[in-house]
Amino acid sequence: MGKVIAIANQKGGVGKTTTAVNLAACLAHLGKKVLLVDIDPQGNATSGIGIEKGDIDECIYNVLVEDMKAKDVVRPTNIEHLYIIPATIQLAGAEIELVPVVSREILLKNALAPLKEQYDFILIDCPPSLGLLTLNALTAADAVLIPVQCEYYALEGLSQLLNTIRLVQKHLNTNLKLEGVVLTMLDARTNLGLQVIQEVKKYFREKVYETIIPRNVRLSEAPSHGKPIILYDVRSKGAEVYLELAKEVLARG
Ligand SMILES: Nc1ncnc2c1ncn2[C@@H]1O[C@H](COP(=O)(O)OP(=O)(O)OP(=O)(O)O)[C@@H](O)[C@H]1O
Ligand SMILES: [Mg+2]
Repeated sequence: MGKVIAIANQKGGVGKTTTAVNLAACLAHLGKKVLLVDIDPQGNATSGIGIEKGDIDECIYNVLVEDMKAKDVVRPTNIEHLYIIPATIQLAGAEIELVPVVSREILLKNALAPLKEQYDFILIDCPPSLGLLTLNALTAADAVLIPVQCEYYALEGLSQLLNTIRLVQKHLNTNLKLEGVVLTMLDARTNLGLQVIQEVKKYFREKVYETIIPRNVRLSEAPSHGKPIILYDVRSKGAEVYLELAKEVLARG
């Protein structure tokens, strides 16, 4: 039975998509069968994995809003063992269109249920909000992985996220666990980054991964080439750290 991990933080630009794409690719590289699910209308995970917008007929929108089977929307990627359910801007309408739908928080869970046993991991890249799409991800997930950017306001907004997680645990998904917290975009030249690491570790303790993702230009270039870092530049620091993170995720089981 595959493990479903939602990669979530309502704060924008903290490294959710970079982590989703590269962790998925690294887990696949390590021999796991992985499905990446893009539920962000921005579609950054979709384009980051090399799928052109014009190439997409059906996406996660058709699954959530039109009841299409998830397996019919799954596509292969340039990485062996890695598959994706893409998202397009059409998904932006879903938050509103689903308002009158009964059980609208469990649509993704139901859609992914038949796929769970076909994959070792299903990673969900969430949008930067705590709206219905993120709720669907948290309800579908076994665990949530939170990227936290190493910057001054790192912890700000996290209590809101943790509160939402608690509400989901209470009402929608009693099994939801905190998978881990990954610190991203560390600039090792500043003391600030190191202070933030201490602060986040004090709060989340052993939940914080040993692997810390530094700022790395190659990581920021890779999406414009439609490639995860291990395809774009396997010798970069970015590739090294995301492989380490994947091994830690595997070790945590
Ligand atoms: N470790 C890193 N080093 C350098 N650039 C990075 C790194 N991680 C992410 N970036 C860049 O920072 C920007 C934001 O990252 P990303 O898109 O992963 O964040 P996000 O949380 O998914 O954003 P959003 O909330 O908009 O979905 C992107 O341009 C990305 O390429
Ligand atoms: Mg994103």
